[in-house]
Amino acid sequence: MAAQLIKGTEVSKAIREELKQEVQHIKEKYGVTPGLVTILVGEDPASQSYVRAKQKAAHDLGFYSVQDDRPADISEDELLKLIDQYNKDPKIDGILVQLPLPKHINETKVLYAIDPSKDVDAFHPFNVGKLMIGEPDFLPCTPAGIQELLVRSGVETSGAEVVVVGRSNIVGKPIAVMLMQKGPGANATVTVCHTRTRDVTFHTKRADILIVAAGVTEYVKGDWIKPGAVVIDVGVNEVGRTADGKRILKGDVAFDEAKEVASMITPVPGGVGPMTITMLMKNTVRACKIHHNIKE
Ligand SMILES: NC(=O)C1=CN([C@@H]2O[C@H](COP(=O)(O)OP(=O)(O)OC[C@H]3O[C@@H](n4cnc5c(N)ncnc54)[C@H](OP(=O)(O)O)[C@@H]3O)[C@@H](O)[C@H]2O)C=CC1
Ligand SMILES: Nc1nc(=O)c2c([nH]1)NC[C@@H]1CN(c3ccc(C(=O)N[C@@H](CCC(=O)O)C(=O)O)cc3)C=[N+]21
Ligand SMILES: [Mg+2]
Repeated sequence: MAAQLIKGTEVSKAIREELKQEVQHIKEKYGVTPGLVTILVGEDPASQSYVRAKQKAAHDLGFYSVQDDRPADISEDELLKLIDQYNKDPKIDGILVQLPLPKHINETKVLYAIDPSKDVDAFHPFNVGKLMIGEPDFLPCTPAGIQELLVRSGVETSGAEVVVVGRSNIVGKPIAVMLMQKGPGANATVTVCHTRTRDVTFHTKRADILIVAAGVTEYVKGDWIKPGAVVIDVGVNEVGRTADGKRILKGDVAFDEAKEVASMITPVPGGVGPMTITMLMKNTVRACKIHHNIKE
């Protein structure tokens, strides 16, 4: 295989070790503990497994962590009241409401309800706006994880042609904004593709850095990639289960073909996914420091 693997699991481990030290330090010096609540509405098995992974990471870092499960038929009003309760709770620094929410609940309304200083997903319009103008308090977790992987792998983003496939508010749009900003780990020339793009392969073939977040299993083929490009596969698609019930996951990139063309590539699993969770932990520590006016 030609391409070097960008191992999100390993990079994550290193960052979580750094975070653990930091949590220990602020506990000892300031007597405060970062607090994270994850709110899960309903019983979708994939969402349950992601939330479990977030809780485990929080626990391992020594956070105060709360898992709040609510039935799928909770009313929008009740959910908004619950968020308000956590907004007022001084032990809680970060509030994560796992998406997607059931159809009868307006997702936008829920995201608006979270105190922006506890918005560790960075989905509130206040934080989205701050990101846009280059003044973020929190970076959205998946894009932050991608940028961290690029930087720690020594990938030059300045002047690079970046192509993003996907324009969602949680991945495509914010990663495009972040990589086009002025500053380190950015300064790229960014193109964003979506379902109305006339010729997606015309764009992907020009990319020095190709970021795929389309939600379509093995959508990007080997011959859509410029030889030597860096490929970041954000897709997490369940294609089946093993005999013992474990999820079988594939990315949005046809990995076996792509690895022969790319210079570096993220695997699925073990690429972007673990970084997303790590960046959530980083944001929670940051929120805690902001709430307690810790400036170091
Ligand atoms: N690893 C991680 O931490 C995370 C992984 N994910 C995964 O990333 C993937 C994307 O997630 P998310 O951004 O939420 O997905 P969405 O479904 O919200 O958005 C998908 C985007 O891809 C575009 N798209 C879909 N099909 C095509 C196509 N054939 N050609 C071009 N563009 C296309 C859509 O275009 P249009 O707007 O025109 O519909 C849309 O903008 C999923 O597999 C998800 O599971 C998501 C979040 C975190
Ligand atoms: N409010 C909110 N914030 C989110 O950040 C959020 C969300 N809602 N809803 C769903 C998406 C998806 N997402 C993932 C996180 C981790 C992995 C991850 O750890 N994946 C592992 C595999 C996990 C497994 O084995 O199931 C990997 O790729 O190696 C994947 C996807 C966060 N999201
Ligand atoms: Mg979505």
